Amino acid sequence: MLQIENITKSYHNGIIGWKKKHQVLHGVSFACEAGESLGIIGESGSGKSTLVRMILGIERPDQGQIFLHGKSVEYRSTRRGQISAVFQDYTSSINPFFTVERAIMESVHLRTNIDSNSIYVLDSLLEQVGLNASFKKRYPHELSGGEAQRVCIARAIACRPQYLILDEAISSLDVSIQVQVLQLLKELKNIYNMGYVFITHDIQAAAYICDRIIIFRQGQIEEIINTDQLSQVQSDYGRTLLATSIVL
Ligand SMILES: Nc1ncnc2c1ncn2[C@@H]1O[C@H](COP(=O)(O)OP(=O)(O)OP(=O)(O)O)[C@@H](O)[C@H]1O
Repeated sequence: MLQIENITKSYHNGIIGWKKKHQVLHGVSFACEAGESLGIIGESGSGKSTLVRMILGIERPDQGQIFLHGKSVEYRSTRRGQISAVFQDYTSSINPFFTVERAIMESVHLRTNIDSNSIYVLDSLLEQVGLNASFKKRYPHELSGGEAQRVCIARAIACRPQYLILDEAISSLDVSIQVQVLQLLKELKNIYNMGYVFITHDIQAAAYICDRIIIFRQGQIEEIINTDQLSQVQSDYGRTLLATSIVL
């Protein structure tokens, strides 16, 4: 289980002597069960990506703790190969000097229980994300946006993580490609039974892929709702999102 316990985070912005404290996260707590798909939906600047950075151990919270199976994610050994991420900006997510093969195999090597020499591992990963073996030798600039994001997904799942953090992972894609990638994520989840933390502005995408949805506002959880009860959402922001999506 991934447990987020009472996380607070502030940044100090401005020039030396005039630094102003900006509290971004205000005591955030929730849990994502193994194999669960949990959406976090909130307006821009509400602190979603900040929360992601804490889960990935890129930044430390000021207060609170994050645990994976009872061990703090502060330690690299807790996170290594267990928590992977896919970000919005697929163009900068892959090293431009790496071929697709090298980018994916780097992640495969994070887990020693996978036969890392096997070409089969790479080919089957590419196949699972809808790319054929000819993509192995390509560089990132030789990929379309949708193909690059598929490579990012292949790389993220290559180490067989227990949790996949998807931070606006479909937002930069063309709408038709968004649908394909969402379908792919759903299929992969069924194959590997990974837990997903799916960060988005898109309530329809969250409803498609998530079991529960957190409505996040100004660094706090407003509401946590089961997706099958989404029509009964109580928070103003949740109701606005829902109303907009129905109009669309
Ligand atoms: N390293 C940083 N230093 C200072 N302020 C920061 C830093 N990172 C984020 N912030 C501020 O924290 C707030 C939350 O940012 P964050 O990126 O977490 O929001 P978000 O909900 O992910 O937004 P979006 O949906 O637009 O990506 C913003 O006001 C942002 O300016």
